[in-house]
Amino acid sequence: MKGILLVNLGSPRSTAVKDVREYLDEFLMDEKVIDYRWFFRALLVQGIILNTRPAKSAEAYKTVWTDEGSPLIVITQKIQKKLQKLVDVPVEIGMRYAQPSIEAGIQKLVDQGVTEIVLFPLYPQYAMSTTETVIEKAEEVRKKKFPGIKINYIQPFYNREIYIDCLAESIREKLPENFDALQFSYHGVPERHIYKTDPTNTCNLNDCCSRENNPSHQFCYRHQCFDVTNSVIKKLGLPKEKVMVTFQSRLGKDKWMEPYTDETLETIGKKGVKNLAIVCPAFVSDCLETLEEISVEGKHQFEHGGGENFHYIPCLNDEDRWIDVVKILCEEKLNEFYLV
Ligand SMILES: C=CC1=C(C)c2cc3[nH]c(cc4nc(cc5[nH]c(cc1n2)c(C)c5CCC(=O)O)C(CCC(=O)O)=C4C)c(C)c3C=C
Ligand SMILES: [Fe+2]
Ligand SMILES: [Fe+2]
Repeated sequence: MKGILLVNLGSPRSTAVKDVREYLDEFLMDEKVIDYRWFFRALLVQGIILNTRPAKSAEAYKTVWTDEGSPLIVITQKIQKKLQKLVDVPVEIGMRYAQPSIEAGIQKLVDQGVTEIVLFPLYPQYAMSTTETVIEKAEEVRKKKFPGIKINYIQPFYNREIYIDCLAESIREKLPENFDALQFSYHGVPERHIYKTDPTNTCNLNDCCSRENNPSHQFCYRHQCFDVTNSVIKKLGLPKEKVMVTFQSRLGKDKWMEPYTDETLETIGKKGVKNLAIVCPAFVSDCLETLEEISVEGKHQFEHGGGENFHYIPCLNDEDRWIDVVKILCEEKLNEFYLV
């Protein structure tokens, strides 16, 4: 029997500082996220970051937390429920960090008799700190706990036409009538991650990422963010001059991909962008990084820098047109089980 596991990043159990610390410890001690050798990672994460960040992050989580829990988990559950109505195989969810874990999700499927799983990492673009760590974790769990089951992984879908159509339509519906610029703010990654995961050594984080063809594109997060942006603005018929791409949520002292979202928001008002629309297509579901960092903090930064009207465009969340895309991508992979 077949089944589907939808995997998202995960959130703390609650907004209590100790739960946020436990979550950040698991998240940031992942060597695909902070990719230093264990000793230096532990020094940075457990010796420095975990002293102050949990309290600060807990306050931020409190501002977005709902009666049902973390927005990211609640929305992933909504996607699960809607998808379950459309497909005739069991659908469960699992989070890369904290609960419900990937292991718990697989166990639920196995308890229903599933032996072949389609696992869907809910990230449009490939990154070492997202898609790759999900697959690595799921494989570790499968080998240790469920050696008899097969897992088929859905690959990053940033360039799939059904996804681009869906995202473009969703943005089109939510765009305000008047806007001076549309900003695409993607979650950042340290530049080092891009070099590290480029097996072709052909990306130098320059024009190569915008070229139509470069061997590194399959593993280049930067290219994939540009590609989504270009495809969407083409569908929307927007001129490039009205569009910006920036990268948000950096952590630590490393050089992350530029330009930075916060610095851009602080300065564009003075450059004449008074009415701004902003969208975050690295996330399929709204979460702390969109609801707090962009909608609240980002709005302050924009207004502080002379901007006037800030319009946040929500993620795809549980929109029906997005659930249809999830269904199609899952069914393609479910069908591959018949081919082997
Ligand atoms: C969408 C893709 C994501 C990438 C790429 C990514 C890389 C990445 N993130 C951190 C550090 C943090 N991220 C945090 C929150 C967070 N990150 C993503 C997604 C990506 N991260 C999401 C969906 C969320 C929100 C989780 C939620 O519960 O809503 C946080 C925790 C919050 C905070 O303290 O600010 C950290 C820390 C690194 C270091 C990294 C790549 C190296
Ligand atoms: Fe690149
Ligand atoms: Fe993150």
